Amino acid sequence: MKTLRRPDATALARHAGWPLLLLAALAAGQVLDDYAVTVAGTILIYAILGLGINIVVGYAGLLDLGFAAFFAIGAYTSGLLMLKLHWGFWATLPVAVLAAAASGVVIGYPTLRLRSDYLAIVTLGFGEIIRITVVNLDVTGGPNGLTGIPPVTVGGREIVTPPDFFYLALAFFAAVLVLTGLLARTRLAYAWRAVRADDRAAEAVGVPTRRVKLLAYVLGAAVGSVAGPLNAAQLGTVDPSSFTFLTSLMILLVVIIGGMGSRPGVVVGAVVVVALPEALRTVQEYRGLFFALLLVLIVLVRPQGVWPARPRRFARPAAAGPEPAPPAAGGGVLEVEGLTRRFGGVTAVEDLSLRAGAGEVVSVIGPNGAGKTTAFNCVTGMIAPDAGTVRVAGRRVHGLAPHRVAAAGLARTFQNIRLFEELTVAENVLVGRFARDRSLLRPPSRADAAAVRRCLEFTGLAEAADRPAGGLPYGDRRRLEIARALAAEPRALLLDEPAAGANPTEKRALMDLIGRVRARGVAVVLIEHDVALVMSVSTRVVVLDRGRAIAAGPPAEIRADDRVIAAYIGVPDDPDAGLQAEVLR
Ligand SMILES: Nc1ncnc2c1ncn2[C@@H]1O[C@H](COP(=O)(O)OP(=O)(O)OP(=O)(O)O)[C@@H](O)[C@H]1O
Repeated sequence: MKTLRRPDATALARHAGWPLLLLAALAAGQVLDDYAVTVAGTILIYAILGLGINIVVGYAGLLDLGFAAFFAIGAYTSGLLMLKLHWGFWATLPVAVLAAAASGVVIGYPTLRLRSDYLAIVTLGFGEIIRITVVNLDVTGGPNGLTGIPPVTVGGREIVTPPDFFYLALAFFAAVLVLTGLLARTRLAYAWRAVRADDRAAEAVGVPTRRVKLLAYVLGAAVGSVAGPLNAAQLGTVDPSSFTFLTSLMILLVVIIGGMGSRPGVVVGAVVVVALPEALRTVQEYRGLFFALLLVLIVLVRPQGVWPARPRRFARPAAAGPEPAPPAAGGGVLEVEGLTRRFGGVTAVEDLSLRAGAGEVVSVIGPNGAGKTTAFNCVTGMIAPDAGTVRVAGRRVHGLAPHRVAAAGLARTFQNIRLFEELTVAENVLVGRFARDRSLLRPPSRADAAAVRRCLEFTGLAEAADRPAGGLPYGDRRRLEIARALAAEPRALLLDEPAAGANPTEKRALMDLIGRVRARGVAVVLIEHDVALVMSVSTRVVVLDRGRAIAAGPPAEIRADDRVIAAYIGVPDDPDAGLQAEVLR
Protein backbone atom coordinates (compact mmCIF):
# COMPACT_ATOMS: atom_id res chain seq x y z
CA MET A 1 0.00 0.00 0.00
CA LYS A 2 1.23 3.48 -0.85
CA THR A 3 1.89 5.71 2.08
CA LEU A 4 1.53 9.45 2.10
CA ARG A 5 4.90 11.25 1.83
CA ARG A 6 3.55 14.39 3.40
CA PRO A 7 5.79 14.48 6.50
CA ASP A 8 8.85 14.25 4.22
CA ALA A 9 7.60 17.18 2.13
CA THR A 10 7.07 19.19 5.31
CA ALA A 11 10.54 18.25 6.53
CA LEU A 12 12.00 19.29 3.18
CA ALA A 13 10.23 22.66 3.32
CA ARG A 14 11.49 23.07 6.88
CA HIS A 15 15.10 22.39 5.96
CA ALA A 16 15.19 23.97 2.52
CA GLY A 17 13.20 27.09 3.37
CA TRP A 18 16.01 29.15 4.88
CA PRO A 19 18.72 28.28 2.30
CA LEU A 20 16.23 29.10 -0.47
CA LEU A 21 15.37 32.43 1.13
CA LEU A 22 19.06 33.31 1.52
CA LEU A 23 19.74 32.33 -2.10
CA ALA A 24 16.82 34.50 -3.25
CA ALA A 25 18.21 37.38 -1.19
CA LEU A 26 21.67 36.89 -2.76
CA ALA A 27 20.09 37.10 -6.22
CA ALA A 28 17.93 40.09 -5.23
CA GLY A 29 21.10 42.02 -4.28
CA GLN A 30 22.18 41.73 -7.92
CA VAL A 31 18.97 42.88 -9.55
CA LEU A 32 17.43 45.46 -7.23
CA ASP A 33 18.21 49.17 -7.64
CA ASP A 34 20.03 51.12 -4.94
CA TYR A 35 16.85 52.37 -3.26
CA ALA A 36 15.28 48.91 -3.07
CA VAL A 37 18.50 47.34 -1.87
CA THR A 38 18.81 49.98 0.88
CA VAL A 39 15.26 49.19 2.02
CA ALA A 40 16.15 45.47 1.92
CA GLY A 41 19.20 46.22 4.13
CA THR A 42 16.94 47.98 6.65
CA ILE A 43 14.56 44.98 6.58
CA LEU A 44 17.51 42.78 7.54
CA ILE A 45 18.41 45.12 10.42
CA TYR A 46 14.83 44.90 11.71
CA ALA A 47 14.86 41.14 11.18
CA ILE A 48 17.95 40.91 13.42
CA LEU A 49 16.24 43.09 16.05
CA GLY A 50 13.14 40.91 15.61
CA LEU A 51 15.14 37.71 16.22
CA GLY A 52 16.43 39.32 19.43
CA ILE A 53 13.06 40.44 20.79
CA ASN A 54 11.58 37.10 19.68
CA ILE A 55 13.65 35.45 22.41
CA VAL A 56 12.39 37.81 25.12
CA VAL A 57 8.77 38.26 24.04
CA GLY A 58 8.14 35.41 21.59
CA TYR A 59 9.74 32.54 23.52
CA ALA A 60 9.81 33.68 27.14
CA GLY A 61 6.67 35.87 27.01
CA LEU A 62 8.32 38.82 28.83
CA LEU A 63 6.76 41.97 27.38
CA ASP A 64 9.50 44.43 26.43
CA LEU A 65 8.57 47.97 25.40
CA GLY A 66 12.14 49.31 25.48
CA PHE A 67 14.03 46.96 23.18
CA ALA A 68 15.43 49.89 21.16
CA ALA A 69 17.73 50.45 24.16
CA PHE A 70 19.80 47.40 23.17
CA PHE A 71 19.87 48.62 19.58
CA ALA A 72 21.22 51.95 20.90
CA ILE A 73 23.75 50.32 23.24
CA GLY A 74 25.13 48.26 20.34
CA ALA A 75 25.34 51.28 18.03
CA TYR A 76 26.88 53.69 20.55
CA THR A 77 29.39 51.18 21.94
CA SER A 78 30.65 50.33 18.48
CA GLY A 79 30.57 53.96 17.24
CA LEU A 80 32.36 55.33 20.29
CA LEU A 81 35.09 52.70 20.18
CA MET A 82 35.69 53.45 16.50
CA LEU A 83 35.66 57.23 16.89
CA LYS A 84 37.40 57.70 20.25
CA LEU A 85 39.76 54.72 20.38
CA HIS A 86 40.11 54.15 16.62
CA TRP A 87 39.19 50.49 16.89
CA GLY A 88 38.23 48.63 13.74
CA PHE A 89 34.54 47.68 13.26
CA TRP A 90 35.13 43.96 13.81
CA ALA A 91 36.93 44.53 17.11
CA THR A 92 34.05 46.65 18.41
CA LEU A 93 31.47 44.00 17.64
CA PRO A 94 32.06 41.60 20.57
CA VAL A 95 32.32 44.53 22.98
CA ALA A 96 29.02 45.97 21.72
CA VAL A 97 27.35 42.56 22.18
CA LEU A 98 28.83 42.15 25.66
CA ALA A 99 27.71 45.67 26.66
CA ALA A 100 24.16 44.85 25.55
CA ALA A 101 24.24 41.47 27.32
CA ALA A 102 25.39 43.20 30.53
CA SER A 103 22.55 45.70 30.24
CA GLY A 104 20.24 42.71 29.70
CA VAL A 105 21.25 41.62 33.23
CA VAL A 106 20.67 45.16 34.54
CA ILE A 107 17.14 45.31 33.15
CA GLY A 108 16.41 41.62 33.64
CA TYR A 109 17.40 41.11 37.27
CA PRO A 110 15.08 43.64 38.95
CA THR A 111 12.15 42.64 36.72
CA LEU A 112 12.29 38.89 37.36
CA ARG A 113 9.41 38.96 39.81
CA LEU A 114 7.26 41.33 37.77
CA ARG A 115 4.30 40.34 35.63
CA SER A 116 3.21 41.69 32.28
CA ASP A 117 1.88 45.21 32.92
CA TYR A 118 4.56 46.17 35.46
CA LEU A 119 7.17 44.62 33.21
CA ALA A 120 5.96 46.79 30.32
CA ILE A 121 6.31 49.95 32.43
CA VAL A 122 9.81 49.06 33.66
CA THR A 123 11.13 48.14 30.20
CA LEU A 124 9.56 51.26 28.69
CA GLY A 125 11.31 53.30 31.39
CA PHE A 126 14.61 51.55 30.69
CA GLY A 127 14.34 52.41 26.99
CA GLU A 128 13.71 56.05 27.82
CA ILE A 129 16.55 56.19 30.38
CA ILE A 130 19.04 54.98 27.77
CA ARG A 131 17.75 57.45 25.15
CA ILE A 132 17.71 60.42 27.54
CA THR A 133 21.18 59.53 28.82
CA VAL A 134 22.77 59.48 25.36
CA VAL A 135 21.00 62.72 24.41
CA ASN A 136 22.43 64.46 27.47
CA LEU A 137 26.00 63.15 27.59
CA ASP A 138 28.79 65.02 25.82
CA VAL A 139 30.74 61.89 25.05
CA THR A 140 27.83 60.47 23.01
CA GLY A 141 27.50 63.71 21.03
CA GLY A 142 24.31 64.87 22.79
CA PRO A 143 21.31 65.37 20.51
CA ASN A 144 23.57 65.34 17.43
CA GLY A 145 24.78 61.82 18.15
CA LEU A 146 27.94 60.43 16.59
CA THR A 147 29.06 61.37 13.10
CA GLY A 148 31.92 60.39 10.82
CA ILE A 149 31.92 56.67 11.67
CA PRO A 150 34.35 55.00 9.26
CA PRO A 151 32.99 52.32 6.89
CA VAL A 152 33.41 48.61 7.55
CA THR A 153 36.26 46.91 5.72
CA VAL A 154 36.00 43.27 4.63
CA GLY A 155 39.23 41.74 3.28
CA GLY A 156 40.67 45.21 2.62
CA ARG A 157 37.54 46.35 0.77
CA GLU A 158 35.42 49.21 2.13
CA ILE A 159 31.71 48.49 2.32
CA VAL A 160 30.15 51.69 1.02
CA THR A 161 27.74 50.92 -1.81
CA PRO A 162 24.15 49.90 -0.98
CA PRO A 163 24.53 46.38 -2.50
CA ASP A 164 27.77 45.80 -0.56
CA PHE A 165 26.08 46.88 2.63
CA PHE A 166 23.09 44.65 1.84
CA TYR A 167 25.39 41.63 1.53
CA LEU A 168 27.10 42.51 4.80
CA ALA A 169 23.70 42.76 6.51
CA LEU A 170 22.69 39.45 4.90
CA ALA A 171 25.81 37.77 6.31
CA PHE A 172 25.00 39.15 9.78
CA PHE A 173 21.40 38.03 9.45
CA ALA A 174 22.46 34.52 8.38
CA ALA A 175 24.85 34.26 11.35
CA VAL A 176 22.14 35.40 13.79
CA LEU A 177 19.68 33.03 12.14
CA VAL A 178 21.98 30.05 12.67
CA LEU A 179 22.64 31.05 16.27
CA THR A 180 18.96 31.51 17.11
CA GLY A 181 18.19 28.27 15.26
CA LEU A 182 20.60 26.43 17.55
CA LEU A 183 19.09 28.17 20.58
CA ALA A 184 15.58 27.18 19.49
CA ARG A 185 16.59 23.51 19.72
CA THR A 186 17.97 23.69 23.24
CA ARG A 187 16.21 22.68 26.42
CA LEU A 188 16.38 26.40 27.28
CA ALA A 189 13.91 27.18 24.47
CA TYR A 190 11.45 24.62 25.92
CA ALA A 191 11.95 26.20 29.33
CA TRP A 192 11.25 29.67 27.88
CA ARG A 193 8.04 28.48 26.28
CA ALA A 194 6.96 26.79 29.51
CA VAL A 195 7.66 30.02 31.41
CA ARG A 196 5.61 31.94 28.87
CA ALA A 197 2.70 29.54 29.28
CA ASP A 198 2.73 29.37 33.12
CA ASP A 199 5.81 30.40 35.05
CA ARG A 200 4.58 29.12 38.43
CA ALA A 201 3.83 25.68 37.00
CA ALA A 202 7.22 25.70 35.22
CA GLU A 203 9.00 26.48 38.49
CA ALA A 204 7.01 23.77 40.29
CA VAL A 205 8.05 21.08 37.81
CA GLY A 206 11.74 21.92 38.09
CA VAL A 207 12.48 24.79 35.68
CA PRO A 208 14.84 27.33 37.29
CA THR A 209 12.58 30.17 36.16
CA ARG A 210 14.68 33.11 37.41
CA ARG A 211 17.77 31.92 35.55
CA VAL A 212 15.71 31.10 32.47
CA LYS A 213 14.11 34.56 32.37
CA LEU A 214 17.43 36.28 32.94
CA LEU A 215 18.94 34.29 30.08
CA ALA A 216 16.09 35.46 27.84
CA TYR A 217 16.96 39.09 28.55
CA VAL A 218 20.69 38.54 28.16
CA LEU A 219 20.56 36.47 24.97
CA GLY A 220 17.77 38.58 23.45
CA ALA A 221 19.74 41.76 24.13
CA ALA A 222 22.95 40.22 22.76
CA VAL A 223 21.25 39.06 19.55
CA GLY A 224 19.36 42.32 18.96
CA SER A 225 22.40 44.50 19.73
CA VAL A 226 24.18 43.18 16.61
CA ALA A 227 21.84 45.43 14.60
CA GLY A 228 23.34 48.51 16.30
CA PRO A 229 26.90 48.43 14.87
CA LEU A 230 25.47 47.38 11.52
CA ASN A 231 23.12 50.37 11.44
CA ALA A 232 25.94 52.71 12.49
CA ALA A 233 28.10 51.30 9.70
CA GLN A 234 25.30 51.69 7.14
CA LEU A 235 24.62 55.33 7.97
CA GLY A 236 28.08 56.47 9.16
CA THR A 237 26.26 58.10 12.06
CA VAL A 238 24.48 57.21 15.29
CA ASP A 239 21.43 59.40 15.75
CA PRO A 240 19.59 59.27 19.12
CA SER A 241 16.28 59.91 17.35
CA SER A 242 16.56 56.37 15.90
CA PHE A 243 16.06 54.84 19.35
CA THR A 244 12.78 56.28 20.53
CA PHE A 245 9.76 54.53 22.01
CA LEU A 246 8.39 54.37 18.47
CA THR A 247 11.40 52.28 17.40
CA SER A 248 10.77 49.91 20.33
CA LEU A 249 7.17 49.65 19.23
CA MET A 250 8.17 48.87 15.62
CA ILE A 251 10.53 46.13 16.83
CA LEU A 252 7.74 44.67 18.96
CA LEU A 253 5.40 44.83 15.96
CA VAL A 254 7.84 42.65 14.02
CA VAL A 255 7.05 39.69 16.31
CA ILE A 256 3.39 40.55 16.83
CA ILE A 257 2.75 40.68 13.08
CA GLY A 258 5.02 37.78 12.22
CA GLY A 259 3.96 35.43 15.02
CA MET A 260 5.34 35.01 18.53
CA GLY A 261 8.21 32.56 18.74
CA SER A 262 8.37 32.05 14.96
CA ARG A 263 11.64 32.84 13.17
CA PRO A 264 10.10 32.83 9.67
CA GLY A 265 7.43 35.09 11.19
CA VAL A 266 10.16 37.55 12.20
CA VAL A 267 11.21 37.91 8.55
CA VAL A 268 7.60 38.47 7.48
CA GLY A 269 7.13 40.98 10.30
CA ALA A 270 10.31 42.88 9.35
CA VAL A 271 9.18 43.07 5.73
CA VAL A 272 5.77 44.45 6.77
CA VAL A 273 7.16 46.95 9.29
CA VAL A 274 9.88 48.33 6.98
CA ALA A 275 8.58 47.83 3.44
CA LEU A 276 4.94 48.75 4.00
CA PRO A 277 5.62 52.39 4.95
CA GLU A 278 7.99 52.61 1.95
CA ALA A 279 5.32 51.22 -0.39
CA LEU A 280 2.89 53.81 0.95
CA ARG A 281 5.17 56.73 0.01
CA THR A 282 2.90 57.45 -2.96
CA VAL A 283 0.11 58.45 -0.55
CA GLN A 284 2.44 60.59 1.55
CA GLU A 285 -0.18 62.51 3.58
CA TYR A 286 -2.17 59.43 4.55
CA ARG A 287 0.82 57.15 5.02
CA GLY A 288 0.51 56.92 8.80
CA LEU A 289 -3.22 56.33 8.60
CA PHE A 290 -2.94 53.56 5.97
CA PHE A 291 -0.07 51.92 7.82
CA ALA A 292 -2.06 51.88 11.06
CA LEU A 293 -5.18 50.54 9.32
CA LEU A 294 -3.23 47.78 7.59
CA LEU A 295 -1.62 46.77 10.87
CA VAL A 296 -5.02 46.61 12.57
CA LEU A 297 -6.31 44.53 9.65
CA ILE A 298 -3.37 42.10 9.82
CA VAL A 299 -3.80 41.64 13.56
CA LEU A 300 -7.57 41.16 13.17
CA VAL A 301 -7.27 38.63 10.34
CA ARG A 302 -4.25 36.78 11.76
CA PRO A 303 -4.27 37.26 15.54
CA GLN A 304 -1.58 34.58 15.92
CA GLY A 305 0.65 36.41 13.43
CA VAL A 306 1.09 35.97 9.70
CA TRP A 307 3.42 32.97 10.16
CA PRO A 308 2.77 31.52 13.60
CA ALA A 309 5.14 29.03 15.20
CA ARG A 310 4.17 25.44 14.41
CA PRO A 311 4.33 22.65 16.93
CA ARG A 312 7.34 20.41 16.47
CA ARG A 313 6.78 16.69 16.13
CA PHE A 314 8.12 14.68 19.01
CA ALA A 315 11.16 12.69 17.90
CA ARG A 316 10.23 9.19 18.98
CA PRO A 317 13.11 7.11 20.23
CA ALA A 318 13.19 3.51 18.96
CA ALA A 319 12.27 2.25 22.41
CA ALA A 320 11.04 3.81 25.60
CA GLY A 321 14.16 2.56 27.37
CA PRO A 322 14.35 0.59 30.58
CA GLU A 323 12.23 1.63 33.52
CA PRO A 324 14.28 3.69 35.98
CA ALA A 325 15.30 1.68 39.00
CA PRO A 326 12.80 2.10 41.82
CA PRO A 327 14.10 4.25 44.69
CA ALA A 328 16.36 2.36 47.08
CA ALA A 329 14.62 0.55 49.91
CA GLY A 330 13.58 3.01 52.57
CA GLY A 331 13.81 5.83 50.03
CA GLY A 332 10.94 7.75 48.51
CA VAL A 333 9.93 9.03 51.88
CA LEU A 334 8.29 12.37 52.53
CA GLU A 335 8.44 13.57 56.13
CA VAL A 336 6.63 16.71 57.23
CA GLU A 337 6.95 17.90 60.85
CA GLY A 338 5.12 20.73 62.61
CA LEU A 339 4.13 22.59 59.44
CA THR A 340 2.39 25.89 60.18
CA ARG A 341 1.22 28.66 57.86
CA ARG A 342 -0.86 31.72 58.72
CA PHE A 343 -2.47 34.26 56.44
CA GLY A 344 -3.02 37.31 58.66
CA GLY A 345 -5.53 36.16 61.29
CA VAL A 346 -6.29 32.84 59.55
CA THR A 347 -4.18 29.84 60.48
CA ALA A 348 -4.47 27.81 57.29
CA VAL A 349 -2.20 24.97 58.46
CA GLU A 350 -1.31 24.34 62.08
CA ASP A 351 1.38 21.99 63.35
CA LEU A 352 0.79 19.44 60.60
CA SER A 353 2.89 16.29 60.58
CA LEU A 354 2.71 13.76 57.80
CA ARG A 355 4.78 10.85 56.62
CA ALA A 356 4.57 8.91 53.35
CA GLY A 357 6.84 5.92 52.79
CA ALA A 358 7.87 4.33 49.50
CA GLY A 359 4.87 2.68 47.84
CA GLU A 360 2.36 4.19 50.27
CA VAL A 361 -0.69 6.24 49.32
CA VAL A 362 -1.43 8.82 52.00
CA SER A 363 -4.60 10.82 51.49
CA VAL A 364 -5.28 14.19 53.03
CA ILE A 365 -8.99 14.85 53.35
CA GLY A 366 -11.02 17.59 54.98
CA PRO A 367 -13.77 20.08 54.28
CA ASN A 368 -13.27 23.07 51.95
CA GLY A 369 -10.83 25.56 53.41
CA ALA A 370 -9.31 22.98 55.78
CA GLY A 371 -5.82 23.91 54.57
CA LYS A 372 -5.02 21.00 52.26
CA THR A 373 -3.79 23.01 49.28
CA THR A 374 -1.89 25.41 51.55
CA ALA A 375 -0.13 22.37 53.06
CA PHE A 376 0.85 21.17 49.56
CA ASN A 377 2.08 24.63 48.63
CA CYS A 378 4.24 24.79 51.78
CA VAL A 379 5.65 21.30 51.20
CA THR A 380 6.57 22.06 47.57
CA GLY A 381 8.16 25.45 48.36
CA MET A 382 5.52 27.49 46.54
CA ILE A 383 4.75 29.37 49.72
CA ALA A 384 7.04 29.66 52.73
CA PRO A 385 5.76 27.99 55.91
CA ASP A 386 5.93 29.98 59.15
CA ALA A 387 7.28 26.91 60.95
CA GLY A 388 8.01 23.26 60.35
CA THR A 389 10.34 21.02 58.43
CA VAL A 390 9.99 19.05 55.21
CA ARG A 391 12.34 16.20 54.30
CA VAL A 392 12.52 14.14 51.14
CA ALA A 393 14.47 10.92 51.52
CA GLY A 394 16.11 12.42 54.59
CA ARG A 395 17.12 15.65 52.86
CA ARG A 396 15.77 18.98 54.15
CA VAL A 397 13.89 20.80 51.44
CA HIS A 398 11.98 23.50 53.33
CA GLY A 399 13.19 26.96 52.42
CA LEU A 400 14.29 25.81 48.95
CA ALA A 401 12.87 27.29 45.74
CA PRO A 402 10.13 25.08 44.21
CA HIS A 403 12.38 23.94 41.34
CA ARG A 404 14.93 22.69 43.85
CA VAL A 405 12.24 20.89 45.84
CA ALA A 406 11.17 19.23 42.57
CA ALA A 407 14.79 18.28 41.90
CA ALA A 408 14.98 16.71 45.37
CA GLY A 409 12.30 14.24 44.24
CA LEU A 410 8.96 15.86 45.03
CA ALA A 411 6.60 16.20 42.05
CA ARG A 412 3.10 17.61 42.13
CA THR A 413 -0.08 18.30 40.20
CA PHE A 414 -2.46 21.21 40.70
CA GLN A 415 -6.04 21.51 41.86
CA ASN A 416 -6.85 23.71 38.83
CA ILE A 417 -4.91 21.83 36.14
CA ARG A 418 -1.88 23.90 35.11
CA LEU A 419 -0.56 22.63 31.80
CA PHE A 420 1.57 24.50 29.28
CA GLU A 421 -1.37 24.91 26.96
CA GLU A 422 0.49 25.94 23.79
CA LEU A 423 3.08 23.19 24.07
CA THR A 424 2.36 19.73 22.76
CA VAL A 425 1.65 16.82 25.08
CA ALA A 426 5.20 15.46 24.60
CA GLU A 427 6.73 18.90 25.20
CA ASN A 428 4.77 19.25 28.44
CA VAL A 429 6.25 15.98 29.66
CA LEU A 430 9.71 17.01 28.46
CA VAL A 431 9.56 20.13 30.63
CA GLY A 432 8.89 17.82 33.57
CA ARG A 433 12.42 16.41 32.99
CA PHE A 434 13.98 19.61 34.30
CA ALA A 435 13.60 18.25 37.81
CA ARG A 436 16.04 15.47 36.84
CA ASP A 437 18.42 17.49 34.73
CA ARG A 438 18.62 21.28 34.75
CA SER A 439 21.07 21.67 31.86
CA LEU A 440 19.85 24.37 29.51
CA LEU A 441 22.23 24.95 26.63
CA ARG A 442 21.92 21.61 24.88
CA PRO A 443 19.14 19.88 22.98
CA PRO A 444 16.99 17.33 24.82
CA SER A 445 18.98 14.12 25.19
CA ARG A 446 18.08 10.57 24.19
CA ALA A 447 17.42 9.91 27.87
CA ASP A 448 14.92 12.81 27.86
CA ALA A 449 13.16 11.46 24.77
CA ALA A 450 13.06 7.92 26.17
CA ALA A 451 11.65 9.18 29.48
CA VAL A 452 8.99 11.22 27.68
CA ARG A 453 7.92 8.18 25.70
CA ARG A 454 7.91 6.00 28.81
CA CYS A 455 5.73 8.48 30.73
CA LEU A 456 3.33 8.90 27.81
CA GLU A 457 2.98 5.14 27.45
CA PHE A 458 2.59 4.70 31.21
CA THR A 459 -0.30 7.16 31.31
CA GLY A 460 -1.83 6.05 27.99
CA LEU A 461 -1.14 9.33 26.19
CA ALA A 462 1.35 8.12 23.56
CA GLU A 463 -1.13 8.62 20.72
CA ALA A 464 -1.67 12.25 21.69
CA ALA A 465 2.07 13.09 21.86
CA ASP A 466 2.00 15.77 19.15
CA ARG A 467 -1.31 17.38 20.05
CA PRO A 468 -1.32 20.77 21.75
CA ALA A 469 -2.06 20.25 25.44
CA GLY A 470 -4.70 23.00 25.30
CA GLY A 471 -6.89 20.88 22.99
CA LEU A 472 -7.02 17.74 25.19
CA PRO A 473 -10.25 16.50 26.76
CA TYR A 474 -10.53 16.97 30.51
CA GLY A 475 -9.56 13.45 31.59
CA ASP A 476 -6.45 13.49 29.39
CA ARG A 477 -5.42 16.85 30.84
CA ARG A 478 -5.41 15.37 34.33
CA ARG A 479 -3.38 12.39 33.09
CA LEU A 480 -0.94 14.68 31.30
CA GLU A 481 -0.27 16.55 34.52
CA ILE A 482 0.55 13.22 36.14
CA ALA A 483 2.75 12.21 33.16
CA ARG A 484 4.64 15.51 33.44
CA ALA A 485 5.15 14.94 37.16
CA LEU A 486 6.35 11.36 36.56
CA ALA A 487 8.94 12.58 34.02
CA ALA A 488 10.85 13.86 37.05
CA GLU A 489 11.14 10.23 38.27
CA PRO A 490 10.00 11.51 41.67
CA ARG A 491 10.35 9.84 45.04
CA ALA A 492 7.05 11.35 46.15
CA LEU A 493 4.11 12.45 44.05
CA LEU A 494 1.60 14.97 45.40
CA LEU A 495 -1.76 14.90 43.64
CA ASP A 496 -4.14 17.79 44.35
CA GLU A 497 -7.74 16.66 43.73
CA PRO A 498 -6.95 14.53 40.66
CA ALA A 499 -10.51 13.14 40.48
CA ALA A 500 -12.26 16.52 40.56
CA GLY A 501 -14.71 16.67 37.63
CA ALA A 502 -13.89 13.11 36.50
CA ASN A 503 -16.62 10.66 35.43
CA PRO A 504 -16.78 7.14 36.94
CA THR A 505 -14.71 5.60 34.09
CA GLU A 506 -12.04 8.26 34.45
CA LYS A 507 -12.02 7.72 38.22
CA ARG A 508 -11.43 4.01 37.77
CA ALA A 509 -8.59 4.73 35.34
CA LEU A 510 -7.13 7.17 37.86
CA MET A 511 -7.27 4.60 40.65
CA ASP A 512 -5.50 2.11 38.42
CA LEU A 513 -2.84 4.72 37.56
CA ILE A 514 -2.27 5.58 41.22
CA GLY A 515 -1.89 1.86 41.94
CA ARG A 516 0.75 1.50 39.21
CA VAL A 517 2.67 4.58 40.38
CA ARG A 518 2.66 3.23 43.89
CA ALA A 519 3.88 -0.15 42.65
CA ARG A 520 6.98 1.61 41.32
CA GLY A 521 7.93 2.54 44.86
CA VAL A 522 6.79 6.14 44.70
CA ALA A 523 5.17 7.66 47.77
CA VAL A 524 1.82 9.15 46.72
CA VAL A 525 0.15 11.91 48.71
CA LEU A 526 -3.39 12.62 47.62
CA ILE A 527 -5.76 15.48 48.36
CA GLU A 528 -9.20 14.34 47.37
CA HIS A 529 -12.84 15.08 48.10
CA ASP A 530 -14.08 11.78 46.65
CA VAL A 531 -14.21 9.80 49.87
CA ALA A 532 -14.98 6.48 48.18
CA LEU A 533 -11.88 6.82 45.99
CA VAL A 534 -9.75 7.82 48.97
CA MET A 535 -10.91 4.87 51.02
CA SER A 536 -10.16 2.40 48.24
CA VAL A 537 -6.67 3.57 47.20
CA SER A 538 -5.14 4.83 50.45
CA THR A 539 -2.87 3.03 52.82
CA ARG A 540 -3.36 5.85 55.33
CA VAL A 541 -5.66 8.84 55.62
CA VAL A 542 -5.00 12.15 57.39
CA VAL A 543 -8.04 14.26 58.18
CA LEU A 544 -7.59 18.01 58.34
CA ASP A 545 -10.04 20.40 59.92
CA ARG A 546 -9.37 24.11 60.14
CA GLY A 547 -5.69 23.55 59.54
CA ARG A 548 -5.20 20.82 62.16
CA ALA A 549 -4.90 17.07 61.67
CA ILE A 550 -7.77 15.69 63.74
CA ALA A 551 -7.22 12.04 62.83
CA ALA A 552 -4.75 9.85 60.98
CA GLY A 553 -4.72 6.13 60.29
CA PRO A 554 -5.71 3.35 57.92
CA PRO A 555 -9.01 3.87 56.02
CA ALA A 556 -10.89 1.39 58.21
CA GLU A 557 -10.01 3.36 61.35
CA ILE A 558 -10.89 6.69 59.76
CA ARG A 559 -14.28 5.36 58.66
CA ALA A 560 -15.12 4.51 62.23
CA ASP A 561 -13.90 7.75 63.79
CA ASP A 562 -16.83 9.85 65.04
CA ARG A 563 -14.74 13.03 65.26
CA VAL A 564 -13.97 12.67 61.56
CA ILE A 565 -17.60 12.20 60.64
CA ALA A 566 -18.62 15.19 62.75
CA ALA A 567 -15.90 17.46 61.36
CA TYR A 568 -15.88 16.28 57.80
CA ILE A 569 -19.57 15.75 57.20
CA GLY A 570 -20.60 18.90 59.05
CA VAL A 571 -23.97 19.64 60.59
CA PRO A 572 -26.31 16.66 60.98
CA ASP A 573 -29.25 18.32 59.19
CA ASP A 574 -27.19 19.05 56.07
CA PRO A 575 -29.02 17.19 53.22
CA ASP A 576 -25.64 15.94 51.85
CA ALA A 577 -24.47 14.71 55.22
CA GLY A 578 -26.39 11.41 55.19
CA LEU A 579 -24.99 10.47 51.82
CA GLN A 580 -21.39 11.30 52.80
CA ALA A 581 -21.79 9.39 56.06
CA GLU A 582 -22.95 6.38 54.08
CA VAL A 583 -19.82 6.54 51.98
CA LEU A 584 -17.60 6.90 55.01
CA ARG A 585 -19.28 4.04 56.80
N1 LIG B 1 -3.08 33.32 49.71
C1 LIG B 1 -3.94 33.31 50.72
N2 LIG B 1 -4.21 34.44 51.41
C2 LIG B 1 -5.07 34.44 52.44
N3 LIG B 1 -5.73 33.36 52.87
C3 LIG B 1 -5.51 32.19 52.22
C4 LIG B 1 -4.61 32.12 51.12
N4 LIG B 1 -4.59 30.83 50.67
C5 LIG B 1 -5.44 30.14 51.45
N5 LIG B 1 -6.00 30.96 52.39
C6 LIG B 1 -6.94 30.57 53.43
O1 LIG B 1 -6.42 29.44 54.09
C7 LIG B 1 -7.44 28.49 54.39
C8 LIG B 1 -7.08 27.15 53.77
O2 LIG B 1 -7.22 27.23 52.35
P1 LIG B 1 -6.82 26.04 51.38
O3 LIG B 1 -7.06 26.50 50.01
O4 LIG B 1 -5.48 25.55 51.73
O5 LIG B 1 -7.91 24.95 51.78
P2 LIG B 1 -8.26 23.59 51.07
O6 LIG B 1 -8.42 22.60 52.17
O7 LIG B 1 -7.27 23.27 50.02
O8 LIG B 1 -9.67 23.94 50.45
P3 LIG B 1 -10.38 23.33 49.13
O9 LIG B 1 -10.78 21.95 49.46
O10 LIG B 1 -11.52 24.24 48.94
O11 LIG B 1 -9.37 23.41 48.05
C9 LIG B 1 -8.74 29.10 53.87
O12 LIG B 1 -9.39 29.74 54.96
C10 LIG B 1 -8.28 30.10 52.86
O13 LIG B 1 -9.20 31.15 52.77
